Amino acid sequence: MQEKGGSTLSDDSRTKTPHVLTVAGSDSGAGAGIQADLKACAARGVYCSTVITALTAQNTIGVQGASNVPEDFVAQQLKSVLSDMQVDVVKTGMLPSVGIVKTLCRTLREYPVHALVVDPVMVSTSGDVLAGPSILSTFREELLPMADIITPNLKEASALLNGMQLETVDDMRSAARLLHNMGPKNVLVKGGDLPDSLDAVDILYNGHNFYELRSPRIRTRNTHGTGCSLASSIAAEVAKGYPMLSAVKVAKRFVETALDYSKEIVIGNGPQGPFDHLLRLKSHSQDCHRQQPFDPSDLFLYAVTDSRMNKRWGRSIVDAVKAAIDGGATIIQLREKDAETKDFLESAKACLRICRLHGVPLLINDRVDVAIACDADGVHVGQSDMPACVARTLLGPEKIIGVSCKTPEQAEQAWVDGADYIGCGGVYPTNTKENNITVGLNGLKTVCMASKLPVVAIGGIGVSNARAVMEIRTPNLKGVAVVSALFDRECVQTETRKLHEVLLGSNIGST
Ligand SMILES: Cc1ncc(COP(=O)(O)OP(=O)(O)O)c(N)n1
Ligand SMILES: Cc1nc(C(=O)O)sc1CCOP(=O)(O)O
Ligand SMILES: [Mg+2]
Repeated sequence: MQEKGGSTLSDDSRTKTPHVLTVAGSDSGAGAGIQADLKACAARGVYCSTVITALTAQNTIGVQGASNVPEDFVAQQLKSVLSDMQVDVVKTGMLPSVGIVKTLCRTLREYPVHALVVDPVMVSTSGDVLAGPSILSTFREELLPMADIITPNLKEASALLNGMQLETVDDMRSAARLLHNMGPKNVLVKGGDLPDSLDAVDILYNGHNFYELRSPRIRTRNTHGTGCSLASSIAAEVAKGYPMLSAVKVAKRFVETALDYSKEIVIGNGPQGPFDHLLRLKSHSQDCHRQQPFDPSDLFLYAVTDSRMNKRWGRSIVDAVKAAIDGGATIIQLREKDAETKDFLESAKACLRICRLHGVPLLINDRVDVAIACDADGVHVGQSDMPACVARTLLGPEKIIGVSCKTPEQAEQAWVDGADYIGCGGVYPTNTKENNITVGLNGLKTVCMASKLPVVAIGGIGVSNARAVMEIRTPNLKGVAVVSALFDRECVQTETRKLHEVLLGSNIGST
């Protein structure tokens, strides 16, 4: 029992966090080793502690230096973590000396864990030796028999098998069987280096069955740390409780997705760059595609598209958006209630390209899934749509979220939920949205005064009344959102321009 803040907590009231301990070397370039393990585990949603066996001075060109951590200090790190932190799975990487391998095996006998994943790291992707041949016999005799899975690549499998030639998938099967005889419960022989193969083929053997795991080969220079990341991801899935075959499949799929996603990122000048475990670097590295932070003045002239109106006037969504931007729209919302999801996604991607070129944010009405799929700048949700707090969790901290509010209470909730702005209406009656309650200028003013968030007014607004709306003069009111007055017209660009002039004339807000 533990005392905390005056109340008593029993141990079983705490939820167990899946925990992987990685015992590996540090890579100063952070593509492989301990750093890759930490990122892979974070991406797979498990906690990762670290015991460092060696420091390497390393980059995308190669390994410039290495310094082993003294055995007794490796032992001390192992004891610190294993005696306290409820580790589920130990994953090993670079084990640079016989003494360190023996220290690890001894400590694991003292502090048993649920599973041991051994990545028998011997040679880095750049070809530098990370663990010499003197270690092989200790691997075979002490470490492999304790392992739940070992994950050698072709070179490592060959080294463990006294230089056996491995050139075909059949050779990989034979190697897996021979390695299994050394004691690990499962063997994953990775065929990434197999010549003449369009697919990447790995062989998993559990002593009973062979599984041939094939996937299209991803052409990229950014493969540094793939082995470490795969082994850590397997460890992560096992720590969550998955059986080994599922763990390997999920881990492979994760690494392949990350490799594919990271094909174009450029880090370092060497032949082998790191990849991006968290699938975030790509969009952020491309300046022309970088999302600007939300600026409330973007709400000034808010154009909301309508699929029925576009159809009526024979316009594509893309043409409608282009015309609105040319006329001076400062933010766009795609409100395509009738569109098929597939078409909506395609149009959203095309609109996004245009919006990004002009620095105009693009939001998606209702469909958080579509916003995520096309990497839009955000969403607009109403009171009966996905709650803003859930949308925030799905979209992350940077995306823009707007919420429709008719009352101060709803405005307060939008703020609590992490929204960026609120849309308040209907200011005037509208035919665009059925059964919409009109709050009038007074309702709008009440919400604006109460809101902690910037407000855009919506509902029945056009050239003839936009000035009256802006003249309620509350600091929070940043602009007007308009559907039919722009899109149920022959020339979207002209109507947008006229509205822009009226808004500028009202002398409130600015573009
Ligand atoms: C800027 C802005 N404000 C309000 C709305 C209305 O959203 P919602 O209440 O979810 O209704 P639908 O637009 O989904 O019919 C909006 N779309 N934009
Ligand atoms: C989409 C929408 N939401 C409203 C709200 O009150 O929250 S009114 C509305 C329709 C706005 O269209 P128009 O500019 O054609 O009146
Ligand atoms: Mg909605």
